[in-house]
Amino acid sequence: MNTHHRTIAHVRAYTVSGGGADYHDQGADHWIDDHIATPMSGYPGYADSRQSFGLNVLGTLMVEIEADDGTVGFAVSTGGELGAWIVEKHLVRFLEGARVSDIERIWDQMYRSTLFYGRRGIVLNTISALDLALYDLLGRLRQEPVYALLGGPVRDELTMYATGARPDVAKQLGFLGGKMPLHHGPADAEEGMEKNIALLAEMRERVGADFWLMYDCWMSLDVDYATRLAHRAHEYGLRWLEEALIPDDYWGYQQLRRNAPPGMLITTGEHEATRWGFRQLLEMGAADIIQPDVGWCGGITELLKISALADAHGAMVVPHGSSVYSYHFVLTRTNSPFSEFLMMHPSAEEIVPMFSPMLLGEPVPEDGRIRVPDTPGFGVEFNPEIPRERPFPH
Ligand SMILES: C[C@H](O)[C@H](O)CC(=O)C(=O)O
Ligand SMILES: [Mg+2]
Repeated sequence: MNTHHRTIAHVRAYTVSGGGADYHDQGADHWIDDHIATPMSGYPGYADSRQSFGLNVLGTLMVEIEADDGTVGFAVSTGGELGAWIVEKHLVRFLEGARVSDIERIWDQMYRSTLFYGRRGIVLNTISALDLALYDLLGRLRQEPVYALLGGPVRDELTMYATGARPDVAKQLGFLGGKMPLHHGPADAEEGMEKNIALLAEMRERVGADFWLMYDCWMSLDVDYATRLAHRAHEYGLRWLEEALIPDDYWGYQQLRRNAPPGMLITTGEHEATRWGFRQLLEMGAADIIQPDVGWCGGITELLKISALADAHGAMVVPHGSSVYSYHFVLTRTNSPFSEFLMMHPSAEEIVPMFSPMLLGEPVPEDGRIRVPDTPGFGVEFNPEIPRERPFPH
């Protein structure tokens, strides 16, 4: 039978805990939870660890979509039990019985039917996971990698920058640049500002003049602090200042971009969703690079629209993390010239696949570059040794 006529027989949603798509659910000594500046840093008791205010409460959502010939596509995102509930109690009705290739209609029905409680956050994470699983399934049915379904590659390999505590190690590993978490925000006053600058100065000293250095502020600053940080950091060649403000403050981002020193890029968007959220950022001229997470912004179906909008506004799209789900997309877009690799090694000194140990077959950078294999779908398998639960079977 032509794959065009294959229908969806079953949808199943599972929870998986410990790392994986909820990459903040890591042990105590991991760099990713080491006194990082956040929007909660001003509250005593919540400044030292993001887990202290519940960043890891959701856990991983894994969805499987099975076609009527038994072929199974799957994907993971952040969403855990709440996401599984949304899939099995609500969204499954738009998938089971539908044609696998009716991806646009399925997306639109999932989005419109959840508007009364959705629009972004966990509902969009869940829609994203289902959309990614559909692309994975379609690729497996057609025996093509997802990048081929998206129009084919515009480059042979991906050039990667690394996010982690050790940009100096990232340089030795061949990455294009290193993005560090910011450790101090307004709550740590001028002393914190000096520490932020001192760390940047130390890393500049270690990596030399040409290597890109960036700061990820994870929504922790205000316009005044971010502007002062940008100007102080300019002296040390900071390439971009990321997610300085809370995602709802479009006006603040617009102001910050105007305030930024020449040549320093303002980036944001990992906590933004849908074409409408990104339209707001783009029309307001609020960012040089937008950073949608394909597992959170609405999946590949929505990222295609977000990317086209960004292209028309002259903005680059450098998706946030998400491993293979981003790689297949980035490979096909001229306005996504490089990609992020999140260093999941506890001290960011070695390369560990981003969704390890949950996914098998994840490509990793070699000398700072990734060749995306042409295995069907997203080219990864769920590790059968990782326990998972199906909390709401329908
Ligand atoms: C390092 C950041 O605080 C965050 O954990 C990851 C992120 O925002 C990014 O990779 O970008
Ligand atoms: Mg970030």
